[in-house]
Amino acid sequence: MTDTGRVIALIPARAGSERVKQKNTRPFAGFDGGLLELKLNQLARVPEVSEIIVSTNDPVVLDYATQFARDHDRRVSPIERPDELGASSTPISAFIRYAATLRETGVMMMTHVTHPFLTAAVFADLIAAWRAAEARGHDSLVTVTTLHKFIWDENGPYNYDNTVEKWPRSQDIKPLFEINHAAYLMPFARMRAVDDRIGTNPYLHDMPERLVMDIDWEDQFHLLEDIALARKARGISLL
Ligand SMILES: CC(=O)N[C@H]1[C@H]([C@H](O)[C@H](O)CO)O[C@](O)(C(=O)O)C[C@@H]1O
Repeated sequence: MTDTGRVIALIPARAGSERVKQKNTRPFAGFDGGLLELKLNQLARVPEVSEIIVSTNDPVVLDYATQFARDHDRRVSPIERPDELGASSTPISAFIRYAATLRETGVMMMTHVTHPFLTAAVFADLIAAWRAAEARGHDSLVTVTTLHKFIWDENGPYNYDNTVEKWPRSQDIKPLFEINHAAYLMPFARMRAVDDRIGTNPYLHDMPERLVMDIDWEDQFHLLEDIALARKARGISLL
């Protein structure tokens, strides 16, 4: 029988990020271990998670995760990743194929250190949303940002018809869903069956911008650090 009861968090943190140097472990908003320390502390406060895998080919990340497992939370499992699966040239699909083999059973919850505002309570909500979605027959959950925006392509308006109404109210525009990479939940067995981190009947879980803001570029690192510090100064926990 396939066991989908256990939720296993998976943090991919490859070496050598190009756009944001030392992205995973550079000090961030008072966390000396950086975004990785923040993410591990958030997940450490989620009792619904049975294991927290850190997949990396970066010795600094490996050391940090090993030390965190020893000193703070035994659920953390650092797993060394072959270098060829952690290069900037590695296709994401090759990494996903490998990730699907990391555990035989259970539900993978992939999340990235680059989303600093996913607190323990947010992860608990995500897991509850997955359980409800699974009960309705969905095979995966992917987090999205719902866009009610005026999107154009080279032919003009993409998601509204300006021959009907030049400027519809934004709430009346057909929504588009941006995959925001905050989290993917899917049983490992199902990942292997479809060779992806999204299944054939995914539940699109909408999340507000304030939770899913992420760091892709150097200026975003500083912007989100400013926001994190401002929240801390107001007594709002990042955990
Ligand atoms: C949005 C997305 O898919 N991110 C993926 C990134 C990017 O592929 C990589 O940073 C190049 O931009 O790589 C990982 O972090 C990694 O291999 O550890 C897995 C992660 O799921």
